[in-house]
Parts: sequence; structure tokens; C-alpha cells
Amino acid sequence: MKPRIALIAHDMKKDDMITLAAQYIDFLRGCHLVATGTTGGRLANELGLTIDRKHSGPFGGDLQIGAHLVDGQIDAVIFLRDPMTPQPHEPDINALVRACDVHNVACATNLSTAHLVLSQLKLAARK
Ligand SMILES: O=C(CO)COP(=O)(O)O
Repeated sequence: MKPRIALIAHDMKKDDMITLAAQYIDFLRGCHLVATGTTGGRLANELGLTIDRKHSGPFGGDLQIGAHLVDGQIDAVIFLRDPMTPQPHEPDINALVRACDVHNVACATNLSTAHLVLSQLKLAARK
């Protein structure tokens, strides 16, 4: 089965997400990708990735992805959070990260961890 990966980035981290995704583009093309609205739009437009786009984060996109995750439909979350900027939907963000912990789903919230998770998933997909 294709790895199912959620890609989410706050505004200040969206350029990092694009750069990250470009580095794993061949692998990501073979995955089922879900993303919050604006992040997904950029990944689709700038990298040509096929994305299951949810609502924008502040409008419930994190919660939609969390619901998929709780239903066992997501294998890993790459969530490049901005730790320096208050977000209006902080409870939604915490709910998604908590759901990852409750359901033991890998959740990378910074670039270093994102590289570790994606490189490992890429290796596993080759086997
Ligand atoms: O706010 C977000 C995650 O909490 C991201 O949402 P967007 O991708 O729509 O900007």
C-alpha cells in the first residue's frame, strides 16, 4: 500500500515545506498525500504533486486531517509548525498533535525530524 502522508506548514514554514518536498519528490509522487488548504495548494502548484486538499488550517483543516488519522488513514504527519507566531487555531493544532500521540503515528514538527521520517519511509518503501 502507498504510504499515506499528511503535509502541513504554517505560513512562515511554507517555503521550508516546498524545499523539503522537492528533495523527496520522487518518493512523494508514489504516496497518498493529504494537506491543509494553502500548503496543499502550493505543493500542487509549485511541485505538481497530487494532493487531497482539506480546508485551510484556521478553518478546520487540521481537524479534518486529525479525523482521518483517528480512522487509521494516515501513516505519518509532517507538520512544520511556527513556534514564534501565535495561531488563532492553536487548539486545533494541539488536537492534531495529540491525536498522533494517542494513535502512535509519527509526527515531525521540525525539519530535522521531517528528514528522518521521510528518509526512513523512503527506505521502507524500497523494500
Ligand atoms: O494553519 C495550518 C496548520 O495549522 C496550515 O494551514 P494552511 O496550509 O491552509 O495554511
